[in-house]
Amino acid sequence: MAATTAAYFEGLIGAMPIRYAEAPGKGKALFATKAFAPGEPVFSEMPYVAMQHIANQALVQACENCHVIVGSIEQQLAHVLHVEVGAVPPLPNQIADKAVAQGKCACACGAVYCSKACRSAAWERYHCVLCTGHPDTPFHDFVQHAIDTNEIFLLAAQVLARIVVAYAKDQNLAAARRPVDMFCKLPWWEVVASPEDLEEGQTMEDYYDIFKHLLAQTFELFMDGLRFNTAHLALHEPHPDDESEFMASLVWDNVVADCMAAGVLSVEFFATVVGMFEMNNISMEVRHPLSYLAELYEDSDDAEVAAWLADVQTQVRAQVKLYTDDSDDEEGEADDADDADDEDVCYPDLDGTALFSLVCTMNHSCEPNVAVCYESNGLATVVALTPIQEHDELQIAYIETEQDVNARAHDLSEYKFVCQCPRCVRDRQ
Ligand SMILES: C[S@@+](CC[C@H](N)C(=O)[O-])C[C@H]1O[C@@H](n2cnc3c(N)ncnc32)[C@H](O)[C@@H]1O
Repeated sequence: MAATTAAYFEGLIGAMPIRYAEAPGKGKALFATKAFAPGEPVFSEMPYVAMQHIANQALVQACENCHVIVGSIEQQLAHVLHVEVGAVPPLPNQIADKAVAQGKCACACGAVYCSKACRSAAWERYHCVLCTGHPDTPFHDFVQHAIDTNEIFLLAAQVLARIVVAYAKDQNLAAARRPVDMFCKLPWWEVVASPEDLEEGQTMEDYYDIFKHLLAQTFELFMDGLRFNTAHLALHEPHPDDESEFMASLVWDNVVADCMAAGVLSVEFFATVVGMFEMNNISMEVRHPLSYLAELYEDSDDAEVAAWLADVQTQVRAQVKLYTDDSDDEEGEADDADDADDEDVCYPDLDGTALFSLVCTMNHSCEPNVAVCYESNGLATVVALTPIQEHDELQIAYIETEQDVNARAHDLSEYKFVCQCPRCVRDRQ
């Protein structure tokens, strides 16, 4: 197993200036193979799976495959303001060429992409079995159920779909599930449930049962959708790209049965995939093009541009407030303290969650030497925060580090380890 893991990481790392090894007491880890100065990029990676948070979709329209924010500035503005494109404040001619514009196309189900290439890439990795384009597919019920209960189920579905499609293509299930096996450890309930959440008289087993019941329901809906969609795929429909060779290369016969027999399509596996996200996923943020544009013209002397920006900013800020008020309310008193900051929050970033094979292999330190930055195409770049020497372990911060040692330990408890970084050791003395 250790040799398979090392070979898997070697394959992923290729020529990047990092190496994989076990770190004592921490499990898998990444190390630098050369020195880096602060600010220097160390490596970059696209996510294994990623999704934009459902609530954020009302404000930002992004490519489902690469997470670039799609459309022209006017289309992006129309999306955030919830109006027709013709109703947005017309972009002054003098800044039109500086406004980043991406293409936009859609699948029959309504999923949006920046290009036909991205639409095909998503279709060929997982979307072909998850698509809700067919009006009768039970996946409609699965999606609604996930939205109503836990949107992470949508990401877990993406993982299972990726494994099923990869197996349908290559008939190699061990290779298809390996990226996930590298992370899967505990079922969802063992990751999220903690004794302090128990009600009086409730046992841990009773509490686990609540999660188990929800997950069994979720998995049943997922399987209904999967059986329906793969049956329709076997008949070669529906399909967004007629010219794609992809369908012809798929062998669907027995794929679902094989995956069930191997335990990949099982409620237990689904539970460890959801547990995996709780412990390993990382938030994904992509800056809005309107925000870049506003920064570019911040100190402009052009009165027309200044008036356009002021108008747009007022309207966008009102929408952002409207769509984020519900979640703010839940935070109660913290709300007031955040109000001053709200004044600066204007253009909504793309906000999502992702799993990266390399980025998510890095361990935590409360004195991290690297941080993750997102480019406008969803690519994550790991950047040095401090001077890094050859052989140093690359460590990110999983939590907000501007808190005292007890608060940090509390936030880290969900990752099931006690931090022994030099700062925690110092602070505990
Ligand atoms: C995102 S994974 C990182 C990869 C992990 N080492 C592995 O083997 O899969 C997070 C897990 O790594 C371990 N971990 C991360 N940082 C650690 C640290 N500073 N000390 C001990 N264990 C750590 C914990 O088990 C944690 O739940």
